[in-house]
Amino acid sequence: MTITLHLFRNDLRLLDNPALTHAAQNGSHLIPLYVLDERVTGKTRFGFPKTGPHRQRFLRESLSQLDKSLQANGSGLLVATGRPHEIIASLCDAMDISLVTFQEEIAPEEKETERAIREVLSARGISLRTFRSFTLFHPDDLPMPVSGTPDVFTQFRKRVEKYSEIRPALPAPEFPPLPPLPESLEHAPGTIGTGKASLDHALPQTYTEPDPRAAIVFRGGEDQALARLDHYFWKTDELQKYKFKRNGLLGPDYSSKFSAWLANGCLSPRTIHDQVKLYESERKKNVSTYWLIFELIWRDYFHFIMEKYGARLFHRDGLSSEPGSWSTDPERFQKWRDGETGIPFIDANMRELAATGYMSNRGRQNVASYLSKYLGIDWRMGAEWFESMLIDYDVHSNWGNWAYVSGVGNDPRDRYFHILNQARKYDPKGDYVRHWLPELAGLPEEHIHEPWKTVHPPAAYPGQLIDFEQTVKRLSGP
Ligand SMILES: Cc1cc2nc3c(=O)[nH]c(=O)nc-3n(C[C@H](O)[C@H](O)[C@H](O)COP(=O)(O)OP(=O)(O)OC[C@H]3O[C@@H](n4cnc5c(N)ncnc54)[C@H](O)[C@@H]3O)c2cc1C
Repeated sequence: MTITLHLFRNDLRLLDNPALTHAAQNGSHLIPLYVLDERVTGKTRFGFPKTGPHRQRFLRESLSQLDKSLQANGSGLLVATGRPHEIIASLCDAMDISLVTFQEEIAPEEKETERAIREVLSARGISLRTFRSFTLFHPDDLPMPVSGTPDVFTQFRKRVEKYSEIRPALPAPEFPPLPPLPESLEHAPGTIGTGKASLDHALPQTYTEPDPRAAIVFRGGEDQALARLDHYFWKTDELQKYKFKRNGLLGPDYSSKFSAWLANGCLSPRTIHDQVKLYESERKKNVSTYWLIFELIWRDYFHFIMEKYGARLFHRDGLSSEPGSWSTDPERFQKWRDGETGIPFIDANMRELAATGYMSNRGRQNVASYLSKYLGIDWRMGAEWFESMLIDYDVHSNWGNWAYVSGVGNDPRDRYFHILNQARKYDPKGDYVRHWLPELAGLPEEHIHEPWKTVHPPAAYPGQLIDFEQTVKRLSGP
């Protein structure tokens, strides 16, 4: 009997999962393990729960679905809470495990987890195989070492588009069934067990159901991810319009909404890529089909930039060589967080985030610019609030984008967003604002983004936290 163990991390899927496939092919018995560690229970530096209610629900659904898929293949998910290396150590001491596999990740905390697992395994002479499967481009296929990733996105994109190939997605492992779980696993030391009751114990359902005003109800799990892809590509042909709708704010189909499934690995970017290619050959190839891949290259870019710079991306000055001056004013931060700044476009977006765990890309850029540039508040407070609230939180994309918009990341230009111009352009009639701020529903179109200009501003809505025009003057300089 050869027992192998696959540790699930942000790869909660069977399709295109090389680490799982390798473990399954090399053992007569397989332990698929998920460990809930501090990501779920801990607090961020500024004291927010690391995983807020929206992502908790999504994670729980993703794990339930993974467990079901594993069971359908003759296996099941072993669940534990604690530190992954400690759980793996006690499993290895209790059972004759010959090989451990997992998806390699690159952010500092994840690297630390890996280092501890390596130590545990090497002390016991147990083999480890890790695989890189989070990005579109495999790091070995980049035309430069990761440490040489250009600091300007366009340079990175042009080089990978010219010199690198995207590997095809792996099929789901050719079982069924998967190698069975070893007997007596229910009593495995340090673990809770398999099945729904174990998940209930590890992640009790304390969260609420999705808000009905949400653009889309994200449901965790690989099947849900593939159903979304089928909807967006094949059932509705929305993919053909992506480039022209992607800056939308309302409704399920202005953008792909793949982010949440990508973030926890229910869906792989290479599966999306394969499907785009198939769509292009069977239905239509246009600038929109290309643009979805373009955006996935952004995702890769922030991943490799984090690998290149590591913990620097979490520092106040980010990648900048000049020390910035930032405020941590708790009252102003609270107003931003609660959608009480008096700028409807900012407040609508912040209320959407709090209610649903999602915000459009356009919204994210604007609220980040408002916090860091207009209010001068430490951008990391905003990044941590997003970390807590986002259903699609991805450490690389979140911190990379926040640093970028705040002027301490990879943007060669130090820009700010003119929030009112953005609001007028992307929400010309104010429908989005009215959707999230019903107290402004009665305002006419010309005042919906500037309620302070009406003779009788709605009493239920706050006045401006800072004077908008004055701040724009300051930001645009002499
Ligand atoms: C301040 C800020 C914080 C962000 N935090 C996150 C985060 O934690 N997790 C996350 O997945 N995205 C983050 N983004 C990027 C982007 O806003 C979301 O990926 C996108 O809004 C998700 O919706 P979608 O899947 O419909 O995107 P689509 O427009 O359909 O894009 C398709 C995919 O491309 C990728 N993508 C698109 N834009 C970006 C981008 N700017 N950076 C990196 N990848 C991108 C995503 O994987 C996305 O799912 C952030 C952006 C900003 C400005």
